[in-house]
Amino acid sequence: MSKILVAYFSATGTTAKAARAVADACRADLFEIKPAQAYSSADLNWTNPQSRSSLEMKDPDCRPALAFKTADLTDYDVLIVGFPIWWGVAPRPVDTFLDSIQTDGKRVIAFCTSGGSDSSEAFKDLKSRYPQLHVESVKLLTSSRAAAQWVRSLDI
Ligand SMILES: Cc1cc2nc3c(=O)[nH]c(=O)nc-3n(C[C@H](O)[C@H](O)[C@H](O)COP(=O)(O)O)c2cc1C
Repeated sequence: MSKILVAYFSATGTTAKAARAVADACRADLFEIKPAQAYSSADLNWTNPQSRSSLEMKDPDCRPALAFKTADLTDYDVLIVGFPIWWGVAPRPVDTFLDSIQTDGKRVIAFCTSGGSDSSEAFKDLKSRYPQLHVESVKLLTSSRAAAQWVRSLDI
């Protein structure tokens, strides 16, 4: 059986819930991609062009510090990465995490939650900026039931 790690970032809890459903469905370990400085609701205000999230997303090189340096993937065969869609793509703390890992020989699959956007832009963006990860897909998850169904559809 594959050993699976579900690594997720969640600012307001939706992706965390999806990550737990995914991890339960495939008996995976969970790792939170936790920013060193948590996002306040002012930070998350996408209607303010000067909010922390707006400034970070405007800067493709921005890599917010994480509370934990990285995840040790040595023992895992599959990495599932989960994140909320921010401005169509993965939030910058996910980039910090992806920059820090070695995934040679491992399958990398992703999922996201969103306020309505689909996952196609996030998938394209991850594939072009992180070609070495060979991300197989980014699945938009809308419920815990959908999460469990999705996991069953993966050959892991
Ligand atoms: C800064 C910011 C930008 C967002 N941009 C988008 C977006 O482009 N498209 C979308 O559908 N939802 C967008 N959302 C909504 C989140 O993707 C959605 O609420 C998500 O489920 C939140 O997950 P979380 O609770 O795990 O943080 C955005 C939310 C924030 C805070």
